[in-house]
Amino acid sequence: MSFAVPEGRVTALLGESGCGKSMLAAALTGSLPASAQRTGVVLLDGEPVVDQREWRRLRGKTIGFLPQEGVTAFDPGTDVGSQLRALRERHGGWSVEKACAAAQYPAEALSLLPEQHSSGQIQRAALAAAILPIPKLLVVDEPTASLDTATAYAVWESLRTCADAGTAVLAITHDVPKLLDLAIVDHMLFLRDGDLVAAGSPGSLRTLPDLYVQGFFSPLGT
Ligand SMILES: Nc1ncnc2c1ncn2[C@@H]1O[C@H](COP(=O)(O)OP(=O)(O)OP(=O)(O)O)[C@@H](O)[C@H]1O
Repeated sequence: MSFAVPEGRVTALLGESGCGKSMLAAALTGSLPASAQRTGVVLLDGEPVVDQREWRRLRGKTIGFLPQEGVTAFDPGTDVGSQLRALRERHGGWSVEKACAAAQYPAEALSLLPEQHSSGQIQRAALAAAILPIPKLLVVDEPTASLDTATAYAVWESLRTCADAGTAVLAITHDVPKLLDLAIVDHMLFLRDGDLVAAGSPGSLRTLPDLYVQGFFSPLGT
């Protein structure tokens, strides 16, 4: 497949469970499993990313990544607050307080170890870590999966704010109704069995006569 994630835009990546969304996120952030066979190339600002050393340099400051399991973004032995402060010292960007507020992460949890968080809390902590350095590319894997409705809406608004400030946002999600409610998304990519089967604006895809794509717009068959 071939596609672009433009700066200043929110691109949503959708597809049925197991179709390869998280693998694609891993490919775009240089974090594929060691056993993966790789073909193709990722271009960042038109330049190919060549090796693991470069991926390590890019991750954090240039490429922010919210993994599907937020807890994997943290060192298990150190409280989240210390880890966010270390990120701020290393990369600059937003203050810890601003990143936490944007991610809807409660400041009173900062002193807790990663494992002492609920799944929704650690997901928001990992989002704070991903957006704090103000990356050029932000890849978020199901950022609202464990969140209540109001918090999920606020997180989508924050991702839109990141894009409006210039970040290229790629959001893996099943949360189509909220995206459409808020008009958050500029572009949508639909994946099926590892292939890109449809791409376009929400308006153009909403009326596409394709049962697979329509299933995401009307999950209850309405
Ligand atoms: N570490 C791994 N080694 C080998 N295969 C893997 C590994 N992780 C995932 N896969 C396989 O890659 C395929 C795509 O998985 P992926 O996690 O990208 O799906 P997904 O679209 O993100 O699904 P979901 O919506 O359920 O999170 C699946 O068939 C899965 O079994």
